[in-house]
Amino acid sequence: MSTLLVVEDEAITRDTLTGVLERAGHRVTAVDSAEAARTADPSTFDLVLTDLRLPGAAGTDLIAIAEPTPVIVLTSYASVRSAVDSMKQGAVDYLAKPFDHDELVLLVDRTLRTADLERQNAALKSQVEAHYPVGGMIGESPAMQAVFDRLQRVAPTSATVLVLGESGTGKELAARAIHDASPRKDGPFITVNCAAIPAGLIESELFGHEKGAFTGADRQHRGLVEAAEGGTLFLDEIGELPAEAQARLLRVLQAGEVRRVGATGARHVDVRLVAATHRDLRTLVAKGDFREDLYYRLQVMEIRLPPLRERGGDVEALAEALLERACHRLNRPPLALTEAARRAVREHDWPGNVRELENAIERAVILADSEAIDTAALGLEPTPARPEGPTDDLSLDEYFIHFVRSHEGELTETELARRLGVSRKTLWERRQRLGIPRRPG
Ligand SMILES: Nc1ncnc2c1ncn2[C@@H]1O[C@H](COP(=O)(O)OP(=O)(O)OP(=O)(O)O)[C@@H](O)[C@H]1O
Repeated sequence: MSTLLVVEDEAITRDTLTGVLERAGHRVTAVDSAEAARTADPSTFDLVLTDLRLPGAAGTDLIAIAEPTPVIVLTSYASVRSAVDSMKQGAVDYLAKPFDHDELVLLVDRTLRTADLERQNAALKSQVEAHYPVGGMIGESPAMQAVFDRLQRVAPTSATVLVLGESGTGKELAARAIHDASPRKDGPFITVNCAAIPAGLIESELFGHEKGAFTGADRQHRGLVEAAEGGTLFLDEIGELPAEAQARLLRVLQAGEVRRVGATGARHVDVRLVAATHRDLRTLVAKGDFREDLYYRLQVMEIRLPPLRERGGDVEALAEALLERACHRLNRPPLALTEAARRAVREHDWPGNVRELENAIERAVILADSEAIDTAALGLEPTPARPEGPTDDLSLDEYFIHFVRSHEGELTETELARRLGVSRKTLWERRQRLGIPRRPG
């Protein structure tokens, strides 16, 4: 039963409203003035119905006092103007007098239902936010809490951010979280994977070109930097950026200017840069493959995402959340992990980090034929031995090449990607970058 406050100075209308609404199953408190309504505290009711013209006050004055309770305004003048004015001031709806009784009951029911849905949505949203504190990222471990703290501090500024971490640790998710929590959140978020664009095309893709800048450039083209105007540009795998593109990017960061390929002048741009890499940029600088001045511009604010194996209990919480998400996405009834599967999740090394976990869970959901997911369904292979010694980018690349070469004969690309804990797209990109393209057939 809903509680309604009726505010109406004409006794006949007040009694009619009370009678109709009580017969429809509501509990009604009826008063004859704005002052009496204030005393009754409109915000404690489920809905307020008020006459627009009350002695000495306008019914719309009650809207702010009633917040968050919705207010329907009754007007004797079926003029569009007074109805529109009431709605502008925050009334959820209006009803012209004389009103049809059925219409009144329907309008009240509909408004109550909408208000109820809004309350439920707000409650769900706050639950989701409690579960995913920073832009959908899960992590209670001290290492991840430190990451969230940094993300939250840096997001509202316009600082360039360098996100570091192994493949699949959530670098792109972190970049999105920065954008979403920044004043640029309504602007574009443009993602560019520098490893995926052939070296010969990347300059014009990123910075655009003028007509006739090179053979085949028959019209001018706006680059992705300009497309990110007013928003955030996320450059993934920035370590792969060729030297000429590095020089152009430096200019964007230093002067807020972009020079299209083949152009003589520069254009002003307002873009925030978030860059990411799994490589050690300092090593690249030392080898002369990455500009030192660009490196110093980028590393002002570094955020390092820890590998999953260093996040303690997060792995189980992530497994559960990813399981819930996968069931929802794949339209499966809720599934749970057996105790043994939980242990396996805790004990696995997760060289492909969150993405490997996500793949394992998704595969298990697809294959599941009961309500529980056991260890076998997760298909966890013993983690291939990690290369000895410092795991700089070179040894990781060598390891990657070795693993692909020794397993590509017997595994499909999907299976290979899963074992490496990367997406099929990443496998393809790395194959191109490392010069080990997939063999025909
Ligand atoms: N803390 C987290 N909470 C929830 N989901 C996560 C978290 N971290 C990563 N993920 C999920 O894991 C997957 C991989 O994340 P993401 O693509 O951001 O990683 P990455 O470090 O950019 O990977 P790569 O270097 O291979 O491009 C995504 O589906 C992402 O939503």
